[in-house]
Amino acid sequence: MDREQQKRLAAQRAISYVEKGSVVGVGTGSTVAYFIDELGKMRDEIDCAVSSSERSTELLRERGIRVVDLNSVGTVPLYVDGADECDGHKRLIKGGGAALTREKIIAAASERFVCMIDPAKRVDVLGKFPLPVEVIPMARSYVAREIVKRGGQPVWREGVTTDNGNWVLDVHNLSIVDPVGLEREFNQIVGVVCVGLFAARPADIVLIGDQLMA
Ligand SMILES: O=C(CO)[C@H](O)[C@H](O)COP(=O)(O)O
Repeated sequence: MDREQQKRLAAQRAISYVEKGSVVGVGTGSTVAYFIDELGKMRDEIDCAVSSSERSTELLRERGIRVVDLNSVGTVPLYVDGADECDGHKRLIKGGGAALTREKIIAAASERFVCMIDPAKRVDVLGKFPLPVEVIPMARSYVAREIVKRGGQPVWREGVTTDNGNWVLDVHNLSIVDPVGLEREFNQIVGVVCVGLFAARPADIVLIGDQLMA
C-alpha cells in the first residue's frame, strides 16, 4: 500500500473520534486534506471547526464546514492533525507545512490530540526530518547563530512566510534524544515564535494508517 493510501486510511479512522455536535480542531497538510474530505461528509453532524491555517480554512469552507476563531470557543474536545515524524512516546516533529504555531496553539487548547501518520514517519529518535522553527523575520540571523551554538544546522526556508507573517528555519543535524529539553531550550531563544517539536504536549492517539500505535 502506498503512502497516500495510508494517509487516507488514517484520516478515515480519525473520523471515528469526532463527536456529534462538537467543535473539531483541524491541522494542516496532505493527510489533513483527506480528513477534511471525510469531515465534509458529516458537516451537518458537527458544530464547527477551528483551523490551524488559511489553507485548511479554505478547504473546510469549500466543504460547507463553518470555521470559527479559537477565541470564540472554550476547550476544544478534539484536535486532528498530521506530523512529519513521530517517536515511540507520541512526541512529534511538525511544521513541514509551516503551520506549526497555530497547530501548537490548537493542540494545547485541546483535550485530545489525534495524530495521523503513514509508517515512514514513525522513528525511534526524532531529528532526521529537519526541525522547523518559526522566527520573527528580523531575528532570523541571530536565532540561526544561537542554533549553530547548540549543534544544529539551520537553513532558511527562503520564500516562505507563515500565516503569522514570520519566517521558518529548518534545523538539520539534530539527534533529539531529549525532545522536552530541546523544545524548552529553543523556546528560550529570543526571536523564536515556535519550535516544531511537540514534546511537552505530545499526541494522545497516533494512527499509523488505520492501525492504532501502542
Ligand atoms: O505539520 C504540518 C504542517 O505544518 C503537517 O502536519 C506535516 O507537515 C505533515 O504533512 P503531510 O500530512 O502533508 O505529510
